[in-house]
Amino acid sequence: EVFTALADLQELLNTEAVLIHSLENYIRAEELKIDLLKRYADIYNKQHNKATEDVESYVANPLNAYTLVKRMTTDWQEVESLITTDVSKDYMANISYAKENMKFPTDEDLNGAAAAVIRLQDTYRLDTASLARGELNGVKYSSELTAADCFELGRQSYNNGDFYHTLLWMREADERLSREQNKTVDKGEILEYLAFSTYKEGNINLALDLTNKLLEMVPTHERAKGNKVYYEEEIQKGSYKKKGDDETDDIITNEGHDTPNPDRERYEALCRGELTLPDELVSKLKCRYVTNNNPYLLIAPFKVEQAHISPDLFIFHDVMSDAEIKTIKTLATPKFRRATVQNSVTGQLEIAQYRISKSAWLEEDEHEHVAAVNKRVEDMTGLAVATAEQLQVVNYGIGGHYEPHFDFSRKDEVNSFKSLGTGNRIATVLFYMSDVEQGGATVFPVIGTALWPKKGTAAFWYNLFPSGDGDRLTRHAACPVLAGSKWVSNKWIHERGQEFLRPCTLERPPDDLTI
Ligand SMILES: O=C(O)CCC(=O)C(=O)O
Ligand SMILES: [Fe+2]
Repeated sequence: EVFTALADLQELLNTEAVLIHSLENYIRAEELKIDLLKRYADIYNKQHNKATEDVESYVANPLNAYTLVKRMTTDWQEVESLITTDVSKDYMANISYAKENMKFPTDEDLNGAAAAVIRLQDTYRLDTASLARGELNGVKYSSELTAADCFELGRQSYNNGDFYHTLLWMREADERLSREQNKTVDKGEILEYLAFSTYKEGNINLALDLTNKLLEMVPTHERAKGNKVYYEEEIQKGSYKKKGDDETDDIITNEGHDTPNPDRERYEALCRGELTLPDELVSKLKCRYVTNNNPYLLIAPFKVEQAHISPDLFIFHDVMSDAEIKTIKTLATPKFRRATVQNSVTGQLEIAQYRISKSAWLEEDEHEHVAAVNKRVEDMTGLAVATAEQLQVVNYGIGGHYEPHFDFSRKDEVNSFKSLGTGNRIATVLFYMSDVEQGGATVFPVIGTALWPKKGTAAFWYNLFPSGDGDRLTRHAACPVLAGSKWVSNKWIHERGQEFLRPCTLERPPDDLTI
């Protein structure tokens, strides 16, 4: 699929260029054909009119007799053959070529892209009308959505059993349709979705009103007729309680589509930048130059900012150059695969809606820039990278995200690190390889911290206590990207090899901090 990474979506534009070009060629070919036929018709008309002025003397002329017969035999065959010439063949050949050899989106992509818009709408609390106007958080980006675009978002939500968003988008489609000069969708279809979703959301009276409206427009609508009878019977039975007249607004503002979940709310508030650390904690955070007793670093020490204390989160500035970023992106792009997650029960890697991005692993000896970055991780952290995983490069597409998770493997999990023989993921270094226009923060919901991507910086934290127990406060997530492209690289450092660099202790942290 292509919707999971922006790098792939860029390629779609190349495919679209081929489609547009082929379509234009096809139109030109059809136009040429019609022009030619018009010319024939013109000539026939002229000759024919001349003949009918004086039929007898016309056919009396042997040359006229000859041309009349010729017109209706060989000439006419040419007309027929022109009419039956299929100029769509070249066009179809181009399209098949594009479909086979170029990136082409599927229905699954459409579903994923629509789900991403809905996710962004929820996480960033975007209002439907503004979104349809092409505004993201007050910033106007793309051109507007048509009634048909909104209708499709509603239809996709409906297919996912999400009637709350079906209503939001069908209402928007209806609103837009009323203002459209060239109607892009059928009002009856909108009404049908609106009526049924309204019923599903529990407002049977309004569902009946909408169905009646639909029947006024299309009195023969079989499904609507059936539903009307059903709704009327249900209302008769009184199994649905009547609501007031302004129930329309009731449904829209009723956010009961999700049961309240405080963790989720904290995560989303952090993504929106609404939760920040208290001032007394921020005042304790320091910035410093770090040399880690490394003579090379005396000349160019790392600029390190502390983003949280206990667990300690550090931000290293300017630790990946533009040239390195370019190399790493170029090496990773052809290797991209949909990012997987490990099923904690089976241990299998699988794709999941909660992690949407594309990722690739880069080996140290693929390029000197990869080796340099690995070495830098060692200098930054003072830990050994010989037992670390390869560099993982990640690109997030529309609404791409990674929901709250731990980077380390928990005690109760079937874990794939066992086979590596290098122990658990003791620490994470997360390089930001792009700025992100809007959204895309890395957030730590338990400690209430958000890190905002800045090209060339890296975040570093320990996932494990010195005892080897996992630190539950390191739970973190990648918020959905609202606008822009997000690129990161992960370097996961393992326990083996750090025995003298970060000696383990027998002292255990309190139970409520571990997992
Ligand atoms: O992209 C981010 O901000 C975080 C990514 C992450 O947590 C991961 O890949 O494990
Ligand atoms: Fe992570």
